[in-house]
Amino acid sequence: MSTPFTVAVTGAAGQIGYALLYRLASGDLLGDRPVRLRLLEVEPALKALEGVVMELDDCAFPNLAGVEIGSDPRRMFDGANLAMLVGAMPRKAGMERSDLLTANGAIFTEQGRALAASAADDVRVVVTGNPANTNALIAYHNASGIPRERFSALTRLDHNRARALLAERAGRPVRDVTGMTIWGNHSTTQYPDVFNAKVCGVPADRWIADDGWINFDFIPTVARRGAAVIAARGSSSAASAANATIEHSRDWLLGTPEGEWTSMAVPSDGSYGVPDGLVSSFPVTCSGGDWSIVQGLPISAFAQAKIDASLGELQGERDAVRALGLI
Ligand SMILES: NC(=O)c1ccc[n+]([C@@H]2O[C@H](COP(=O)([O-])OP(=O)(O)OC[C@H]3O[C@@H](n4cnc5c(N)ncnc54)[C@H](O)[C@@H]3O)[C@@H](O)[C@H]2O)c1
Ligand SMILES: O=C(O)C[C@H](O)C(=O)O
Repeated sequence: MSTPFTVAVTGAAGQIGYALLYRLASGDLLGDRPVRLRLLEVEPALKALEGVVMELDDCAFPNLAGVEIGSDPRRMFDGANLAMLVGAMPRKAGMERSDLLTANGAIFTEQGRALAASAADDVRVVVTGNPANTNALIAYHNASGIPRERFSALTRLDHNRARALLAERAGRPVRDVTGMTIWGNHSTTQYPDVFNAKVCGVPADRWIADDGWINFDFIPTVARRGAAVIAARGSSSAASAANATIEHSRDWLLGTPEGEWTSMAVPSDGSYGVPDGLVSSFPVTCSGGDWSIVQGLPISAFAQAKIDASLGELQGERDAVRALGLI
């Protein structure tokens, strides 16, 4: 039997946690490889988390190698091979994700330090809690000793939303939509890129043949989908966010499918002129547990203007957390 893989999940008693843990335990991340869960919550939520663990027990998952819960990040990150940083306040109707910077930023300084102190040498970190890109920036700045390439933020949900919407418009199954990219921030300024995507191998803009729909319908619908879910459900997306967190992690650990890329927000190495270190979404392929940015995609003046707006927002968030002393 292979060694258990240790996954730390923060905010485990929250909405996303409830949609995530059972899938981690049932093998959606690593198939038959045993998984050990370490679940971090704030003290007042530990009672509810005990109930979640009772339900995990009651599923009798054959590959669940153990569950621990606690409110001390150093203990919960001890030996973690993967940390899913979900725990943070979600936004309510009328808020932008960046409104959460002050409320949530402090969580990620503490957790970055704790990861550096106790996680496994091969730890990989995905930040789902909003504002995800800048929280990842804070975490890596505070995790001295862990290479910054091990930190990422979730834009897979936006990527999946964009694929699904394009597939619907094209009248084809989602599997026929390839080469989607989300550029920039997980926010309303993100740029979902149809012009480098394909439908059934044909450039998607040619297949759709309706630039008005792409510019005035597709792009804003993807960028504002989070708010639409909040307006409809009364709380932010949970099942789709959990699904995206798993898919992001699985591709990172096991590799992206041959010939395809995904979207991940990662610390920029300067590719496409994105300022070094900014956690921005790019097209990436993964192999052997490492990501690399797909190079050489054509970016039109229209696309560049959209990407620049999102980078401007990310730089503003970075300056704000710098002023708060978080990085
Ligand atoms: N990146 C994305 O695509 C995406 C998608 C959906 C939601 N989100 C974000 O994910 C976060 C969680 O959403 P949710 O719906 O599960 O929220 P939730 O309020 O249901 O759960 C959050 C949980 O985090 C816990 N928490 C707070 N501070 C903590 C800390 N310091 N350590 C550990 N746990 C802590 C809370 O006690 C709570 O149980 C929010 O910030 C939300 O905006 C991101
Ligand atoms: O929009 C939100 O605040 C939640 C999440 O980031 C989402 O995209 O659904």
